Amino acid sequence: MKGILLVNLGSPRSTAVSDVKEYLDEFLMDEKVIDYRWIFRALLVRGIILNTRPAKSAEAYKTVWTEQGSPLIVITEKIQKKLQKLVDVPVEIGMRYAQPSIEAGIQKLVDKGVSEIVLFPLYPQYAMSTTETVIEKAEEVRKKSFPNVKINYIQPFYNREIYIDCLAESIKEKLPENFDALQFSYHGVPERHIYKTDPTKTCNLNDCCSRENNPSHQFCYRHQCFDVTNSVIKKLGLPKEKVMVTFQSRLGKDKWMEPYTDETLESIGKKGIKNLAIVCPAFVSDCLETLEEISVEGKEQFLHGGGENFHYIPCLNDEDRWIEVVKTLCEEKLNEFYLV
Ligand SMILES: C=CC1=C(C)c2cc3[nH]c(cc4nc(cc5[nH]c(cc1n2)c(C)c5CCC(=O)O)C(CCC(=O)O)=C4C)c(C)c3C=C
Ligand SMILES: [Fe+2]
Ligand SMILES: [Fe+2]
Repeated sequence: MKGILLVNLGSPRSTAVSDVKEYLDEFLMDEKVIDYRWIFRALLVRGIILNTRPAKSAEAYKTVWTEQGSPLIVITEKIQKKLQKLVDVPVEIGMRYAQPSIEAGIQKLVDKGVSEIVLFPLYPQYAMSTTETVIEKAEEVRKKSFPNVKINYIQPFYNREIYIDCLAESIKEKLPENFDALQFSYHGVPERHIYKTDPTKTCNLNDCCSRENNPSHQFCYRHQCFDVTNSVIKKLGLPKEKVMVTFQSRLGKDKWMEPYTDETLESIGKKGIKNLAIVCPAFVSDCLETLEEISVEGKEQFLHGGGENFHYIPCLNDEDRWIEVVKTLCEEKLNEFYLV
């Protein structure tokens, strides 16, 4: 029997500082996220970051937390429930970090008699710190606890027309009547990650990301962010001059992909952009990084820098048209089991 596992990043169990600390420890000690040798990673994470960040992050989580828990998990559960109504195989969720874990999700499917799983990492673009670590973790769990289970992984879907149509339609509906610019703010990654996962070693984080058919694109997060932006604005008929791409949520002293969202928000008001619409297409579900970092902090930065109207465009969340896309992508992979 077949089943579907939807995988998202995960959130702390609660907003207690100790729970946030436990979550950040698991997250940041992942060598696909902070890719230093173990000893240096431990010195940085356990010796420095975990001394101060958990208290700060816990305060931020408190501002977005709902009665049902973390927005990211609540929304992923909503996606699961809606998808379950549309497909005739069991659907479960698993988080890369904290609970409910990928292992618990697979166990639930196995308990229902599933032996062939389509695992869907809910990230449109490939990154070592997202898609790759999900697949690595799921394979580790499968080998250790479920050696007889087969898993088929859904690949990043940034360039799938059904996804682009869905995202463009969603943005179109939510765009305000008057806006001077539409900003696409993607979660950033350290530049080093892009070089590291480029099998062709040709991407120099420059024009190569916009070149057609460059073989490095398959593993280039930067290219994939630009590609989503270009495809969406083409569908919306927006001129390039009205669009910006920036990268948010940087951590630590490494050089992350530029331009940075916060610096851009602080400066564009003075350059004449008074009415801003902003969207975050690296996330399919709203979460701390959109609801707090962009909608609250980002708005303050924009207004502080001379902006006047800030309009945040929510993620796809559990919109019906997005659930249809999830269904189509899952069904394609479910059908592949018949081919092997
Ligand atoms: C959407 C893709 C994501 C990429 C790429 C990514 C890379 C990445 N993130 C960190 C550090 C942090 N991210 C945090 C939160 C967070 N990150 C993503 C997604 C991506 N991260 C999401 C969906 C969330 C929100 C989780 C939630 O519970 O809502 C955090 C924790 C919050 C905080 O303390 O600010 C950290 C830390 C790194 C280092 C990284 C790539 C190297
Ligand atoms: Fe992150
Ligand atoms: Fe690139």
